[in-house]
Parts: sequence; C-alpha cells; structure tokens
Amino acid sequence: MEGIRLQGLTKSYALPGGTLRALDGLSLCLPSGSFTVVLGRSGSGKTTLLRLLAGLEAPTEGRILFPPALASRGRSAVGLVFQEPRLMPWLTVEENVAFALKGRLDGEAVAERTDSTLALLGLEAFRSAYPDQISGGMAQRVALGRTLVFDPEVILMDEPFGALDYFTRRRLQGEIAELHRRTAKTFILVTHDVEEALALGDTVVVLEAGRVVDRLDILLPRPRETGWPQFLPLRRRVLEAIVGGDDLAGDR
Ligand SMILES: Nc1ncnc2c1ncn2[C@@H]1O[C@H](COP(=O)(O)OP(=O)(O)OP(=O)(O)O)[C@@H](O)[C@H]1O
Repeated sequence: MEGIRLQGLTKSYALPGGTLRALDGLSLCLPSGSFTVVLGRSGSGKTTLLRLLAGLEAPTEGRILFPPALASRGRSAVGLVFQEPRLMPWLTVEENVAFALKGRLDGEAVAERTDSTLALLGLEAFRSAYPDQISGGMAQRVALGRTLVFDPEVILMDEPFGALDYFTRRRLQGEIAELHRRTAKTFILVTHDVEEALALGDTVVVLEAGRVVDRLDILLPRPRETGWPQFLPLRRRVLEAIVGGDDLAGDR
C-alpha cells in the first residue's frame, strides 16, 4: 500500500544526565489518504514525530520514506497546523490565509487559491475580519486555511483543538472529518484526548515513551459519538496500553 513509511525512527536528545530517546525505533506505515491519530500522554514523543515528518528536524537513526509523488514536491507537500492559531493580528482573515503565498505565485493565482480555501472552510463571510474580531474556533479554521492554501498532500495537526472549549472542539472535529472525506488527503493528528482519538482516527497509534504500544484500526464511519458500542472497550484498551491495568481500577 502506498504511503509514508517510518523505518526504525529514533530521535535522541543529549541531556546533562544522559540521552533521552524522544522516539525509540518507530516503524509505521501511514497509508496515503488515511486519517491517523497519534495518541499519547505528555512527553510520549507526539510533537517530535510531527516535527520529523514536517522536516523541521532530522532523525538520529532510521528514516522516513515518502511516496515518489510527495518526495518530488519537497516541503510544500506537508503542512503543519499548531495548537495555537498564531495569526498575524494586523492582517485580515483573507490576508492571513494569503500571506505565505504572496511572492511565490502571481496575484491572480494567490486570489484564486485564497478564495477556494476560504470557501472550503466556510470563512467567506469573515474574510475582512481581524483576528481579534473572531472566535477561537474561527481563528483555528483560519490557521488551517493558511496550511491548506498550499494544497499540501499531507496535513499534520498538533493538538489543533486543545485550546478550544468542548462544544467548539466537537464541531471542529466534525468539520475536520468532513474535510478529510472531501479532500482525500493524508491527515495525521496528535492528541492526548482519548475520546478525540477514537472519534476521528481510521487508525489510532498509541505512543508511550517514544514507542508504539498499540494500534487500532477503526472502520466505523464518522462522526462517532461517545455512545457508539465499541467506544468503552476501545477506550479501556488504549488506557491500558498507556497507563497499565492497575491504574484503571476506578475506571471499570
Ligand atoms: N529539543 C529538545 N531537547 C531535549 N529534549 C526534548 C526536546 N524536544 C523534546 N524533548 C523531550 O522529548 C520528549 C518527547 O517530547 P514531545 O514534545 O515530542 O512530547 P509530546 O508527546 O508532544 O508532549 P506534549 O503533549 O506535552 O507536547 C519529552 O521528554 C521532551 O522533554
């Protein structure tokens, strides 16, 4: 199956007391067009994995193999969305989305791409608003727009809903699932939220101390509400993989 292949991926950091392995020999295939959620607690290596996939850092050992069509596009094939929208406050929504394209494409192409991205994300009515005039959820949509405007094949999201309230988070999760369905791009989202991982992932990769400790393939359609039948057993399974059975005594 075509996809991004991670082979023995290791990232070590030298610390005063020794070496810390943020990622420890990770081997995985992320099929093209799939939606993978990487789930793990704080410090398990999730952000490190995204930084390596985005090419912001090099692995200490192992390698990442991109399919030929992606490799030939270089960095622009991979887009990264952070937890904080990081918008430029002096630019409107439209200008924020268009900003990084300017100088790379001619004016007409920039306008076309910006318009289609604003339409895709339902942002047209807010195009002239400034970041301090829009909600947190809307700001995160704009941040997503700044990534999508490059038309990346792979979209990496680092806890993109972490700073949002429950209701906004649920709505955006639904929108992301729909966006994935419509674009058929490869989505990789990292989170420490078990419910979010099970609601969104075709595949959920459970990371602990830089290693994959479990992997679930969930074939059910989305959106998945918390009441779906396999939710509780799967939730228990991933919690056991992360914290071990003993810590789950109160969760039965
Ligand atoms: N530049 C660095 N130098 C030293 N240690 C680092 C560096 N970057 C990350 N680490 C360490 O690597 C481990 C994994 O960090 P990482 O940020 O990937 O985890 P995470 O799962 O994304 O956590 P969080 O959810 O808190 O962001 C942590 O122990 C972290 O302290």
